[in-house]
Amino acid sequence: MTDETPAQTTDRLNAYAEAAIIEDDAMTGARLRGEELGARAVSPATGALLSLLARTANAEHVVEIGTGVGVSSLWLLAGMPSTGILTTIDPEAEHHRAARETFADAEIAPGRTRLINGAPTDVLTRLADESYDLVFVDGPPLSYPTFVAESVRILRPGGLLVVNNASADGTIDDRDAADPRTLAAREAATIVAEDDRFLPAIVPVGTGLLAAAKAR
Ligand SMILES: C[S@@+](CC[C@H](N)C(=O)[O-])C[C@H]1O[C@@H](n2cnc3c(N)ncnc32)[C@H](O)[C@@H]1O
Repeated sequence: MTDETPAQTTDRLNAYAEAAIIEDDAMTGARLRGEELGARAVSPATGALLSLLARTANAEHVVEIGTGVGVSSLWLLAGMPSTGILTTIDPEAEHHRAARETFADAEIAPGRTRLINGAPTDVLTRLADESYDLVFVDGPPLSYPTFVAESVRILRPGGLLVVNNASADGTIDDRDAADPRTLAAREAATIVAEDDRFLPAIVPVGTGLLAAAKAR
């Protein structure tokens, strides 16, 4: 171990952070459904961090963009107060059917989730300004600039923006990468970085989590 390079140490500790999280049967079952449907779920360590952030922010009103089959939803709900409501948006009806199964397996009370099946770009414009405590973005990176701009609008002062896969699968810092997904991920990060109301940080968990707190 003493011969490790810093990069090897980082990889080893990242693997430890993921392996240290034990998921319950409902999460494990949801992960399998996600793999079958091609909806990649957040990594276990990312999920645990989502719970921590939701609890720290005492997030009662949460929006999730990209439900998938509901793995990240379960992690968010675990950190929210029992009175909290998760509004989760996905354009794929099949994913929402699977997410309902996930929530039933986890015995989530029906009133705690509001599933909106539709294009997030349309749905988000109907959500009220400055009304949500936490917004979690986990859809296709190409749409991140729109999702982040809308999230900034609907977050209440003091609210928290969290963007999964902020590295666009690891290409964001590659100077030669200029494909549309990478450019979109950079644009989304710039929207947050250039907004004086936000205090951002990039957390190296999973494929990178961008977290930013809005000023009170
Ligand atoms: C990576 S998966 C979400 C995984 C989920 N957050 C989890 O951890 O369990 C991305 C989701 O975004 C949805 N999606 C696809 N196209 C979209 C679009 N244009 N806008 C928003 N979401 C989209 C997909 O249907 C898919 O369920």
